[in-house]
Amino acid sequence: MAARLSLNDVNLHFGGVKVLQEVGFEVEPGSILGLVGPNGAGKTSLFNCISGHYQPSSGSITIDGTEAIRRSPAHLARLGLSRTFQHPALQLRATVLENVLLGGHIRLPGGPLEWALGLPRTARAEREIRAEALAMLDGAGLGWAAGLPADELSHGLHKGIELWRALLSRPSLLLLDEPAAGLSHGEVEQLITTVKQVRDERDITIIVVEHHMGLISALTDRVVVLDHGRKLMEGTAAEAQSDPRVIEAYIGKDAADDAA
Ligand SMILES: Nc1ncnc2c1ncn2[C@@H]1O[C@H](COP(=O)(O)OP(=O)(O)OP(=O)(O)O)[C@@H](O)[C@H]1O
Repeated sequence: MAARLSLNDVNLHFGGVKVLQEVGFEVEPGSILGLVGPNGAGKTSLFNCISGHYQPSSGSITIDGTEAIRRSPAHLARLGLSRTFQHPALQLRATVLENVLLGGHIRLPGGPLEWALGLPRTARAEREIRAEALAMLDGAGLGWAAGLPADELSHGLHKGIELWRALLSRPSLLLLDEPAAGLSHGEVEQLITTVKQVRDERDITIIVVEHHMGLISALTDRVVVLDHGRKLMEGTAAEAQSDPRVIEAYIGKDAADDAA
């Protein structure tokens, strides 16, 4: 079931540096939220707080009412959270299929001892997950690449492999960190189609950090704009793009005044 995410007064400090200040918003189950803002605004840091890679200094982040702060990324994955990274985090010497299969590990029944013993129910689950991964790759037109080492593929395909890996865990909450970075125009169009299809076919809530405003406009129901670690505004992508505070944050006050 798609997750509800709630953030309240999230603060993140590194020494004296206030990276996030009193950030709060809600993400409705089944919606796509865009997290945007200029470089250094705190978008990836906020993702890292939600996914358990950073521990906020204070505040609350709940997934379906369960407090996510001070839980490990592995624990949050079991709560249904999955993410991709700005720079794809792949095992480059492993095959494309092996990389995608890493996402399915969370679905294996039992624990390390059962996995090592290869009990029938573990073997059965592994077969099912493998078949699903291959079907995903085939469906994405990547079946031909399943047995190739990941480092033989392009950057665009690495982004795709990360997405399929994240989806193989069957998440209820998916965080996409700059999925369009470094992609060609055609690849961005394909990505938009894929994410729309994922949202239509799966019961999933998606948050996407992205500088590509075309992608944000095409995909998101709402956006939250961050600037200097604070929430600047929240609304639709069209409202954000015409908001004078957002224009000023992106191009500076003097330029915004000149443009007015
Ligand atoms: N581990 C850390 N230690 C100290 N400062 C950090 C750390 N992580 C992030 N920051 C600082 O937090 C601020 C926000 O960085 P962050 O990467 O979250 O911004 P962003 O909005 O994702 O930027 P971009 O769009 O360029 O990726 C930056 O000033 C960055 O230097």
